[in-house]
Amino acid sequence: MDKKTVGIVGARGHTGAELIRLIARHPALELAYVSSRELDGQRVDAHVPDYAGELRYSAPAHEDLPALGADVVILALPNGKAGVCVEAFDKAGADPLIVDLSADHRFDERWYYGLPELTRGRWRGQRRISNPGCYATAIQLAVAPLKDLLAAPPVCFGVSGYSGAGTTPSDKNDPDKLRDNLMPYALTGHMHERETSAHLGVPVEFMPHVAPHFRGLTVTCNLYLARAMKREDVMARFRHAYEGEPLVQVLDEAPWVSRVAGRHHAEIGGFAMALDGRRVVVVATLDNLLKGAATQAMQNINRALGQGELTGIPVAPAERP
Ligand SMILES: NC(=O)C1=CN([C@@H]2O[C@H](COP(=O)(O)OP(=O)(O)OC[C@H]3O[C@@H](n4cnc5c(N)ncnc54)[C@H](OP(=O)(O)O)[C@@H]3O)[C@@H](O)[C@H]2O)C=CC1
Ligand SMILES: CC(=O)N[C@@H](CCC(=O)OP(=O)(O)O)C(=O)O
Repeated sequence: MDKKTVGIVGARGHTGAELIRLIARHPALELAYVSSRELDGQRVDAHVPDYAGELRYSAPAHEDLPALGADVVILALPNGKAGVCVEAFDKAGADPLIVDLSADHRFDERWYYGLPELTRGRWRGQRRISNPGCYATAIQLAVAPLKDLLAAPPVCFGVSGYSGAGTTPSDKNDPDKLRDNLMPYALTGHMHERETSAHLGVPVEFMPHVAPHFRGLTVTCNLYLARAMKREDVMARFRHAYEGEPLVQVLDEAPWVSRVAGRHHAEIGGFAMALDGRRVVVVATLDNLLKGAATQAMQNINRALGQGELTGIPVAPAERP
């Protein structure tokens, strides 16, 4: 079988490197090009040892991307930079499968918003796929099974490793400023608050923080319920919602970031009930670079190419009940 070719635009970044690793082990995909202005001309295997091959980074201008002819184009650029690339394909009359990891198309109804465990039923063959934000993935997975029972907006406290802030230098990825620290930011109006609210269809409140570890995030979601619930009934909803979903594990205890970092699935647990049964705290963790970005993109690509959704994704068996 001929492999489909993939171009990654923005391949120097943290998510780009994870995508290179995933594609290197994928049985039906191969890299056509990986772009980076900073690494232009350098061998990919010098930066991503899991990749074995001759490919070098290149730095095509956005208007030259269509001529490179990849079947699948992954945009792993900072927010605000995807639009010109998409325009270049439109202008050239090229229609590759495009997956945008940035936030630029998450509110564009012409694009499919790909959080497979919650939205795969809405995929109508779109060849433009918007990949959800990392925190937005965790929050939606934590809230969706109780959405119809909410008495108030969920209040979600988030902590992410600093790889979530990308490679452009800022306080949020400065190891000196993060040392022994927990840094709050965007405490109202974070883009993932809007994204989560729009896609869940209920208002969500979100307060993010960044911590000194590199990868993995956790969101602790406080949910007020319209009627008293028993813990076992809350858990039954989650188990039912994610039954048969290898990339979402429902646990009894609250999950830890250290156990999910470097792995491809999300974990949801805790389910701490208030005494009156009308408030529950749900904790969701995932690796922001994997289920929060690259792994989710691979699920979306596999599905759009007619492959099994988990092809090329090493799914670890559940470790704890
Ligand atoms: N990090 C995360 O946890 C997550 C990130 N995302 C989203 O995925 C996208 C990529 O994130 P991440 O990998 O962390 O980002 P990085 O900052 O690590 O990488 C950005 C990439 O884009 C290139 N780039 C930077 N500035 C520009 C520019 N002005 N024009 C063209 N290319 C540029 C860089 O390469 P070079 O400068 O060499 O050209 C690099 O390859 C972002 O939109 C981010 O919001 C989504 C979910 C999770
Ligand atoms: C720690 C940190 O800074 N995290 C990023 C979220 C990363 C992500 O998912 O990014 P996009 O939604 O931009 O794609 C942030 O809060 O903006």
